[in-house]
Amino acid sequence: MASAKEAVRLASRLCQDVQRQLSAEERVDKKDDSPVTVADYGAQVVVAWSLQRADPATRLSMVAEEDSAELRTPAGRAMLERITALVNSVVATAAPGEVLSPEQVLDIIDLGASQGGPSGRHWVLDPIDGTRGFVGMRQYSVCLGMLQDGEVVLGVLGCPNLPQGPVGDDDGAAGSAQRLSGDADVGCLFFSERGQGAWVEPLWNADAAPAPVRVAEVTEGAEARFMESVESRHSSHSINAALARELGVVRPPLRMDSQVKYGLLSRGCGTIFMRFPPATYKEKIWDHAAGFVIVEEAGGRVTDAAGVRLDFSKGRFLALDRGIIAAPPALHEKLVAAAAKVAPKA
Ligand SMILES: Nc1ncnc2c1ncn2[C@@H]1O[C@H](COP(=O)(O)O)[C@@H](OP(=O)(O)O)[C@H]1O
Ligand SMILES: [Mg+2]
Ligand SMILES: [Mg+2]
Ligand SMILES: [Mg+2]
Repeated sequence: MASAKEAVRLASRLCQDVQRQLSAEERVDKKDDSPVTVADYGAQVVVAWSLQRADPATRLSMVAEEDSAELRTPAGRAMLERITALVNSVVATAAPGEVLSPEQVLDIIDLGASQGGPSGRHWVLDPIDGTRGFVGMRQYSVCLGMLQDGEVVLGVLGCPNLPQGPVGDDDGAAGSAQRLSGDADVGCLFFSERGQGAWVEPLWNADAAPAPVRVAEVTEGAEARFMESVESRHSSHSINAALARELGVVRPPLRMDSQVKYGLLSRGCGTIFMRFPPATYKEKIWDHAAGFVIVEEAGGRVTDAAGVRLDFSKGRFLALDRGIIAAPPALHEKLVAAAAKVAPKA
C-alpha cells in the first residue's frame, strides 16, 4: 500500500503539472476516438517505474490502459521526447541522479500489457481516468488497483482536482472542477485494502492523518443524489434519469468525469453511481478496479444491472450485464429492481 500510494502521488504530480499548460500537440486521438495525452503516458511510466523500484526482485505484471505503439512511429518521436522529459522531472525528485532514456520509457509503458486473469498478482492501472475531463480542465483521477487471484485486494485513487470538503450541486451542473488543485483543500487520495476499510487523506500532504470513509446511510430515493459521466457517449443520461425517476430521486445528477465518482460515493457525498454504456461497448477493468474495492470497503455495493458483483478475473475486460450500479445496499436493491423494469435485458 505504501508503494502504491507513493506511485499514485508521483503520477498525480506529473498530471497536475501538465493539465494547465497542455497544448494541442501533446494529445493524439486513438483509433477508438478517445484522446490520450503526454500525461496519460507519463503517469503510466511513473507508476510502473515507481512500483518496480519499490520491489526490484519481482517482475511487475501490470494491466494498464496505454501502449507504446504510436510512440514508436516516427510521427510519435516528438511526443516521446516530451514524455521522457516529463517523466525525468518526476524521477529526479524521487531518485536523484537517475535518468530514463526514451527507449526505457517505451519499454516501461509496455510493462502494462499483462492480460491479468484469475491467478497470480497483477497491478491494474488507469494512468489518467477521465482524459476528456483532464483536457477540459475538469475532474480526472489516477487509478491503481491490485488483483490477487482474480479478486481486487487493493485500490488507490488519486483525485488532484477534487475538493476535500463537500461537493455541491453547482459543481455537478457545470461538470467542472470549480477549483483546480493548488488550493490546500483540493486534492484527495482514497485508498483501501480488502478487509481494512476505506480511507481518504489529502493528496498533496503524505503526512496528514487518513480519515475513514463510509457510504451515505440513505435508503430513500428522495434523499439521494446520483452521479454519472459528463460524457453521455460513455453512459446514457436518459437511462439514468429514468431509473432515478423510478426511485423518486428529485435532486439533479452530479456529473463528474472519472472514478472520482467512486471516491465521492465512498465518502457519502454522492449516493448513487450508475453507468450504462452503449450496448457494443466493453468495460475495461482499469476503469473500475480501484473504485470497486474502495466503495465495497466503505459499505457500498458495486454490481452490473442484474445485481451480479463485478468480476475482475476475466482478463482486461469486464463481462457484465447492461451497465454498472453502485450504491449503499438498500438503494442498490431498489435500483436493480428498477433496472429490470426500465432498462430490461435486450
Ligand atoms: N463509448 C464509450 N462507452 C463507455 N465508456 C467509454 C466509451 N469510450 C470511452 N469510455 C471510457 O470511459 C472512461 C471515462 O469515464 P467517465 O465518463 O466516467 O469519465 C474512459 O476512461 P479514460 O478517460 O481513461 O480513457 C474510457 O475508458
Ligand atoms: Mg483512455
Ligand atoms: Mg479510464
Ligand atoms: Mg485512462
